[in-house]
Amino acid sequence: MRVLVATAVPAERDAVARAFGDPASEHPLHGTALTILRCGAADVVAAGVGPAAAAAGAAIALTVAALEGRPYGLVVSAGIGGGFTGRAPLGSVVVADAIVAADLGAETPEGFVTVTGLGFGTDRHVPPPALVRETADATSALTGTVLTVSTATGSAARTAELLSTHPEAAAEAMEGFGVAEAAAAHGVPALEVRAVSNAVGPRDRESWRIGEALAALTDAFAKLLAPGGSWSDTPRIRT
Ligand SMILES: O=C(O)c1cccc(C(=O)CC[C@H]2O[C@@H](n3cnc4c(=O)[nH]cnc43)[C@H](O)[C@@H]2O)c1
Repeated sequence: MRVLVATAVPAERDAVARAFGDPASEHPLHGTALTILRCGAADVVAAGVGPAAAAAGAAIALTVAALEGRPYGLVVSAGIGGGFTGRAPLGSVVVADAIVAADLGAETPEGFVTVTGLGFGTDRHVPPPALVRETADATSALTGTVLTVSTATGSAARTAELLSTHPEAAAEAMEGFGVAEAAAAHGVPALEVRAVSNAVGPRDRESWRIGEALAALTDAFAKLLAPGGSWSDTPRIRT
């Protein structure tokens, strides 16, 4: 079974691809702007920033693979992310035990109501718990809720607001929920793996540790997908 890894930007895609050592081959997805990197057991795509681009990119890759008779068995949203202070420090890796659309819903006089509360669809996807545990153990990662936001948090006030609505949040990023929606539409399990580059809070781009986070991402995928890695021993995922 093959694994699709969806990142936002090429630098994250290349960090995942580096885990495989061997040079990846590039495959344009016919008629679209997307290119898949085929690396060992995984295909890696940089689908764009934000949940809409992530959902569109993952859905295209899933559909093309299914029509070609080589469907994916797992989809992973991967990249760098913001960590909530005291929960996910810089350089740590977080494996989502819940992938939550933090700002999908409506403001009401009583406060924010999730899309689930409004009765339309869902605001969360829960990855298979055994796979989350196995993935976190193999990579020495933390587990916790990873929020998907359309606007990266940039103030203490918004951080507090998010934590009051989602007290279990460990990290935030901008694509996980979109990737998980595409995976759910195809009946394929989804995971989210984030390497923490910055603290969620007042925006201070100078303090972001992108290089360290990308290195942590490479290290995590080397432990998962390289020959002998944790996922290569998983019956659901064995290639
Ligand atoms: O400038 C660079 O060299 C560079 C290299 C790799 C990635 C980036 C990005 O800016 C990626 C954007 C991506 O990162 C996620 N992210 C990271 N921190 C946060 C955050 O605090 N809140 C929300 N999202 C975050 C997000 O998924 C973006 O798509 C730059």
